[in-house]
Amino acid sequence: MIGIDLEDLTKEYGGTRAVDRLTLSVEPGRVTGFLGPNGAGKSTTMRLVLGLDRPTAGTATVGGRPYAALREPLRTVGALLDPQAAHGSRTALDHLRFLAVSNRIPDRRVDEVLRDTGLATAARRRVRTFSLGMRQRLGIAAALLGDPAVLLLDEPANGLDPEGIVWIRELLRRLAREGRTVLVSSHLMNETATFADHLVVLGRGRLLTDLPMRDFIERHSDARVRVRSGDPARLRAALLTGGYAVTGGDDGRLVVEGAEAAQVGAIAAREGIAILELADERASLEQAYLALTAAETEFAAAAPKGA
Ligand SMILES: Nc1ncnc2c1ncn2[C@@H]1O[C@H](COP(=O)(O)OP(=O)(O)OP(=O)(O)O)[C@@H](O)[C@H]1O
Repeated sequence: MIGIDLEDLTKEYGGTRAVDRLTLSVEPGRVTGFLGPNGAGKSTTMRLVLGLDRPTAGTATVGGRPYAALREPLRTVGALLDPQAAHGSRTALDHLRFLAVSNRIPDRRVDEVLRDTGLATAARRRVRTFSLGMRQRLGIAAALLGDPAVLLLDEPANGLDPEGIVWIRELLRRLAREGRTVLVSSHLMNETATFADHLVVLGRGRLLTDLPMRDFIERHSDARVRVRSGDPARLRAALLTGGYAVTGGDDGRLVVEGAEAAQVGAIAAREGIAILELADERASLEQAYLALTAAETEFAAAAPKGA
């Protein structure tokens, strides 16, 4: 099993610190979502892992070695950085065959990845005729070509249609189940929550969060229930007795903090109180993520005057 390790990784461009003393392990067997606002340093980190840029300080290693020291890099690490990377005048098939031959990858892998990415019927079309979503699929096909243990995918869902988004979600989950290390950058917290087991958030090159997705969701989306009943005063009393914090009530509607709808429903049933409305409510994950990164956003729109 091969993971990615960053130690004090730092990259400066002129006076800008794109990546700032980043220490992090990306583990095999799970999908790690890599989030952060524009300019947070996600792409730079991926480029440093791939040896496309030199760190100013610190190290980035794959399975304990720098990328440049890997014997057969494409068989160890697959990457999607730029969906426009394929030459427009080539067909998808030629593009992948060229990559396979130059990396001593068996030709049968070309057919396999074309099939896996849903491009088999478009294989003989020139890449310049491809939509952005098809180019993404081709970039993913190229990343998968060497059957690598490690995958770095920079916004792979960009440009995909809803069916494509479901497909990529399932692909990422499968790759992790197979024991691979999967690092996927995105701007969207809600989307990332649908496929990532683990979450890393950067802000201005620094590590803001590194924890299991489940923990982030639990920490940031407090459960609460909205309930309307035939006897709000009695329901409120029963909920308070049950140890719940209850707010609202003037119009008969109550908000119960830290509860699930089933728990509130059970208390009402026990008391014989008629329930007119009952719904789980969760603070939006996207809001929690935006709050986390608000202070770290390089390109935030200025607040309008008087706001
Ligand atoms: N080649 C470069 N020369 C100068 N500055 C650079 C270069 N590459 C990146 N930067 C700067 O480094 C910072 C991090 O950029 P990076 O592209 O890594 O962020 P990102 O998180 O991938 O952003 P996005 O979400 O917009 O893709 C930014 O301030 C960017 O302007």
